[in-house]
Amino acid sequence: MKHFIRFESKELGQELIDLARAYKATPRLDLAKGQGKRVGCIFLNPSLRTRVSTQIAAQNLGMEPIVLNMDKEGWALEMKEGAIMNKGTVEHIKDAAGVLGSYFDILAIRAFPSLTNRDEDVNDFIFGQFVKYCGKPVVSLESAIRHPLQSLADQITMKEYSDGKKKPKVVLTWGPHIKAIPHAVANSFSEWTLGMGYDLTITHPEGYELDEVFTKGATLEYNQSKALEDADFVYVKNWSSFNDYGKILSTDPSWMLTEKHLKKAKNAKVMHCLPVRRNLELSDEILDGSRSLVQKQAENRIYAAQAVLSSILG
Ligand SMILES: NCCC[C@H](NC(=O)CCC(=O)O)C(=O)O
Ligand SMILES: NC(=O)OP(=O)(O)O
Repeated sequence: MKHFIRFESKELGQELIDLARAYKATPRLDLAKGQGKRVGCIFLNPSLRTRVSTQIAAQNLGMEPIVLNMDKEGWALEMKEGAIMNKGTVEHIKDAAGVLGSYFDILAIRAFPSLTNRDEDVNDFIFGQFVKYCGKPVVSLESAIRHPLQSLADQITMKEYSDGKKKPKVVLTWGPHIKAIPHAVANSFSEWTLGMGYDLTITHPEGYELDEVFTKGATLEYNQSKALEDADFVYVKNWSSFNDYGKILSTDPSWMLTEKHLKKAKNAKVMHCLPVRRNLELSDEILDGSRSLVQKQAENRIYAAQAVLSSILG
């Protein structure tokens, strides 16, 4: 595996899930593998889980992780080709990414979308500039349109809680939020869940249709209570409108998942990538109850990252 940016195939997905589960059973199984290797974790946006779990994953492989909070500690980056840099930006991505590439064996990067320029976001422009100019294997720590490490951790979690059921029903439901939120987690969850062969139903208010690139093959059901019937896994996530790009079209509180919503899904487990805004996106009663898998998902972020770094090391 060269880069880890998107879902590639069911075979590779399964390999990564199996390897992650082996590392979960024996975290230091491959402690010698990364000796003498460095991974640079470059953040253009905030993070708790991704920042810490990726460092632990690297250390479990004997690698040295170095974190750079580029948004706070680095020079302001210019992304555009041919820019005359006479305003706020100090360093061009070409120069910064080239330097970082020379310092590290693997680069891991987080770059959220602007949610104002749909073309740039859809083409993952900022993330792509890093890949183009760093010359090293790149791991996505969440780009404008995908969050594959989260999705891999989610797949591991669903596998652990599938109870040997051949085809669990998986539902991705939109939840309310006060801010315009990226599509990356929802896109990737859909891409990976469909790619790994699950049945996926997506439910959201009208106007919140995701980019079809990620959802082809899913069932779209605008009626949330219908969508939730007999669900085995319910993934809760807010995202802003894709068609009316970056807009908040609804904050309807009736979409926030409570026990009442799951009356016809008595075995449903509930997932969220975190951070979660309690009692806005998802209720305390669900998050603190026995259905919640959110802490398990977060724990599995370590082993997802470890499997990915290990596969890139070869
Ligand atoms: N990395 C996981 C989620 C990151 C991001 N959440 C946020 O921006 C939350 C911000 C807030 O709640 O103010 C998202 O949903 O894509
Ligand atoms: N789920 C997730 O990526 O969390 P952080 O944004 O805290 O890294």
